[in-house]
Amino acid sequence: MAYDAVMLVSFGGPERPEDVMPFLQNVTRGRGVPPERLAEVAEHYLHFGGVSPINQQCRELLAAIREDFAANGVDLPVYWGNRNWDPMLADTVARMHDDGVERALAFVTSALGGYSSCRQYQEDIAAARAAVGPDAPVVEKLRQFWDHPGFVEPHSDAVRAALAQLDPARRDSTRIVFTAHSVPTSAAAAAGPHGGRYEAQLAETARLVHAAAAPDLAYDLVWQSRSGPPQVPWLEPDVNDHLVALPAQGVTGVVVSPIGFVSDHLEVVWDLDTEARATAGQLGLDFARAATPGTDPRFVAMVRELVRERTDPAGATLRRRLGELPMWDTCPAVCCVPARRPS
Ligand SMILES: CC1=C(CCC(=O)O)c2cc3nc(cc4[nH]c(cc5[nH]c(cc1n2)c(C)c5CCC(=O)O)c(CCC(=O)O)c4C)C(CCC(=O)O)=C3C
Ligand SMILES: [Fe+2]
Repeated sequence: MAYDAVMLVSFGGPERPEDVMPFLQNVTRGRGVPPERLAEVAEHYLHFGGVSPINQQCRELLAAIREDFAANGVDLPVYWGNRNWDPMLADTVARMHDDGVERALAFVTSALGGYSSCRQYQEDIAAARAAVGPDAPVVEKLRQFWDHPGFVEPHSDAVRAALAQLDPARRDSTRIVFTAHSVPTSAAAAAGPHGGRYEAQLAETARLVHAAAAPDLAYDLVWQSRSGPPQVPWLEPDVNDHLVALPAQGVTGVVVSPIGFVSDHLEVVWDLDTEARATAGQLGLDFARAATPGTDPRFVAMVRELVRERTDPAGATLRRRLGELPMWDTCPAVCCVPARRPS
């Protein structure tokens, strides 16, 4: 199949205080998130001057992808569009149409399956195409990459580097705590063609990163950044509740590794570097937060590899992956949508 462009697709975030509320309204429209939660999250953004780090991280990733493509003979323009804030997907798809793009591949800044990580991106791409009209470019999402070495290796190195910040004399009582964004249990159950895929993929990433970084230590996979109304069940335990339980198990320190994310965006710098670090401090636990891939050259090269899988005639044989879970290029027409949307 011939493609004439690549599109970086991300979540988006505000970059000035007056954009915080309109951004949060975009994110939560029709999602039943209580106003108290929105006000609380607005404070997190305002704590950083109303600037989410995520757009700058996307600009840096975009520049790195373009450089990598140029250095490796991939002659495709790279566009950037967000689900929730400027540059919005619909504007980007309109620009691609004006530039004569007919068929593009989308790299989404989430490694995983599930509604919020995969399906919602596809729905928003479809809505952007519908807004542009019948001759909008076709946009196909690249595959999920939870077990790709270009994702796993930067996370593993980061866990090793974080461990090296802690006292080596207390290594044996250090716990590796992997985190990912919590989602409603209904969304987790519906993730992937046969369900449960969000948690299963994260369990696989955790296993692979742990085996490469610190196989001698114990590890856990827990959740962060819970949203939604309190009566709707979400994946638990929350990372802070989990930390509280660790001293009784003889744990003296933690390396927290956000394997559910690709960059150090607000939910990493607030929920982990601010909140979880404070929780650990109160408990007397040593704390180090492992970095995310960001613009690690291996992660950037992975984007090119995923594109080549789709553009090279021998594409399917080029797939690099470390895990064993089933994997596919194109999601079934409908998966990941909970039977009843959380409200
Ligand atoms: C699985 C998942 C990922 C990982 C996949 C991916 O990366 O896409 C993710 C990423 C992110 N989530 C982000 C921000 C927010 N998420 C919210 C709310 C929600 N997230 C959810 C899930 C996820 N979210 C869900 C089920 C909700 C409830 C509302 C709904 O059902 O949709 C809200 C509303 C306020 C609140 O937190 O309650 C905000 C502001 C940012 C940007 C941070 C920045 O600005 O740097 C990023 C990267
Ligand atoms: Fe979120």
